[in-house]
Amino acid sequence: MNSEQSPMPEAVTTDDHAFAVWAAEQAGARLLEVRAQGLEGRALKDAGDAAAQEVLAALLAEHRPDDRVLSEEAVDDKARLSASRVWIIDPLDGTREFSEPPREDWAVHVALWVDGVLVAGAVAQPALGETFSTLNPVVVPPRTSEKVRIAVSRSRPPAFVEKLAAEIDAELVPMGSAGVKVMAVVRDVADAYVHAGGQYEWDNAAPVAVARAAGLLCSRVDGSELVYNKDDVQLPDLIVCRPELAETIVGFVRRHGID
Ligand SMILES: Nc1ncnc2c1ncn2[C@@H]1O[C@H](COP(=O)(O)O)[C@@H](OP(=O)(O)O)[C@H]1O
Ligand SMILES: [Mg+2]
Repeated sequence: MNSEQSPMPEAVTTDDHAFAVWAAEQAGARLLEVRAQGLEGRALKDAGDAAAQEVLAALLAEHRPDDRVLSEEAVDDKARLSASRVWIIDPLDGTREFSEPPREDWAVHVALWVDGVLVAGAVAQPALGETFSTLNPVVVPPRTSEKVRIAVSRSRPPAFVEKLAAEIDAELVPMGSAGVKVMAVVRDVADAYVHAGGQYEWDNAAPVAVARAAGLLCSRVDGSELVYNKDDVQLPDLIVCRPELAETIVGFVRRHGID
């Protein structure tokens, strides 16, 4: 991390939205450096995961020492279960795509959960030089596609989403990283992101915070609430979509299930 290149904004000390953005961007800058080192495959994945975790852990320890942290890359400290403020972070989401330069579909996730609510979040897409956040909530552009576009996992697309797409004549848009797929809906690259079959709180906490601030609908695929900072951190399915599509998607799941 080069603090000269990226001086800390003053707001970072007092504003959780500003901290989330800055921390995600610092980890993103480190990830771009790691990606330039000439590593490949598993070595590049491991170096990326470790480097981004190191940056975020250090910044959280320095600037939010009283808060708890739930990270994909750290031992789960269950003290978070009785804490009021918990940062839910995924230092590198889309690790697979990170290890396949020049792919751009990988992200850094930083979210803050306070007493049951996701109150702040940032999703940095370092390869794009973009960070989406609750600091400056995005105004979702008007829909540019007549056909519904559903973002799905590039490597693990759920089978039921293909049936859903066939029923509503939608197009599937495969890409890596949960954060990137949620931001695709925020940016009008897709109209919905539908996932099932496995995921963890860190994969979607920050993306959901950002999407909600942008006015998008976020829920489990059966329409129930997404609940964070649980003992079991699996959160295997979700929908993020333009509000007008929610009933169609949830209705399909209620009629057909997700098998
Ligand atoms: N079936 C599954 N089980 C567990 N994790 C899954 C999963 N499908 C997706 N994920 C996780 O969700 C993130 C986005 O996946 P995808 O790109 O396939 O949509 C990835 O996070 P990480 O890259 O942080 O591991 C991936 O590990
Ligand atoms: Mg992840």
